Amino acid sequence: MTLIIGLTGGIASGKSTVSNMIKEMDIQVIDADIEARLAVQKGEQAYKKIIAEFGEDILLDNGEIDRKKLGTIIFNDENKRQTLNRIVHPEVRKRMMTKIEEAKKNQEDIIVLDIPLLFESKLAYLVDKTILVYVDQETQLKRLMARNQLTVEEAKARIHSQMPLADKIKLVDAVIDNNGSIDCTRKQLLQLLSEWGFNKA
Ligand SMILES: CC(C)(COP(=O)(O)OP(=O)(O)OC[C@H]1O[C@@H](n2cnc3c(N)ncnc32)[C@H](O)[C@@H]1O)[C@@H](O)C(=O)NCCC(=O)NCCS
Ligand SMILES: Nc1ncnc2c1ncn2[C@@H]1O[C@H](COP(=O)(O)OP(=O)(O)OP(=O)(O)O)[C@@H](O)[C@H]1O
Repeated sequence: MTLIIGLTGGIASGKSTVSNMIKEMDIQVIDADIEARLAVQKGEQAYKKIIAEFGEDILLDNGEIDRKKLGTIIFNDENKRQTLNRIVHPEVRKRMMTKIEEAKKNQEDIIVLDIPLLFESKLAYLVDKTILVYVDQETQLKRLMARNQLTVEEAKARIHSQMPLADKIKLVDAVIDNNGSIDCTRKQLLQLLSEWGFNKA
C-alpha cells in the first residue's frame, strides 16, 4: 500500500521548502505547480485554449506563455482566474493521476502530492493524509513580496485568491508551522513522518 500525503498551504507559505526536504529523503514528490507548467507548454491543448481565451497578447516573443502577464490578469479578476482554472486544472489532475498510478505500480511506501489548491480544487480525495504548511499573515505577505518582487497590493491580491490558511488549518490532519527557522520546520517534518510510521528519514 502506498501512503499518499497531500502537502498544501498558501502562496509562499513554504510548501516548496518542505517538499525539497522531503525529496532529500528520497521520497517522491508530485508537484502540481510543475505539472501545471508542463500542461501549458507550447503545443499542448491547454496552451491553445489559453490563447483562444486570453489572446496572443499573452505570449512572449518566443511563443511561450508570459506567466508574469497572465498572473497579473488572473490574480486581479476572479472570472478570468476561474476561466484559467477550468482550462488548466483538469490537465493537472490527469497528469498527477498518471504519476500516482505509476508510484502505486512501483509499490512506493509513501509519496507526497504538493498541491497549493488541494481544498479549493477539491482534490483531497486523492490523498490519505494532509499536511498544511502554515505561516501567519504577516510572514506570508513579507515572504511573498520579497520572493516575487511584488507591492503590498499585488501580494495581497494573490493571497486573497486562495482559501485563508485559517480555514485550511481546520481541514488537515497535521500542521507544520513555518514561521520560524528552516531547522525548526525540518524537525517538525521529521517528527510527523516518524509518527506516521516512516522512519527512513
Ligand atoms: C497564473 C500563473 C501563469 C502564474 O505563474 P507563476 O510562474 O508566476 O507562478 P506559479 O505557477 O509558480 O504559482 C505560484 C503560486 O501561485 C498560486 N496560484 C497559482 N495559480 C493559482 C490560481 N489559479 N488560484 C490561486 N492561486 C494560484 C499557488 O500558490 C502557486 O504555488 C500560473 O500560476 C498558472 O498558470 N496558474 C493556473 C494553474 C494553477 O492553478 N496552478 C496552481 C496549482 S494547480
Ligand atoms: N522558515 C523560513 N524562513 C525564512 N524564509 C523562508 C522559510 N520558509 C520559506 N522561506 C522563503 O519564503 C519564500 C516562500 O517559500 P516557498 O517558495 O517554499 O513557498 P511555497 O509555498 O512553495 O510558494 P508557492 O505557493 O508560491 O509555490 C521563499 O523565498 C523561501 O525561501
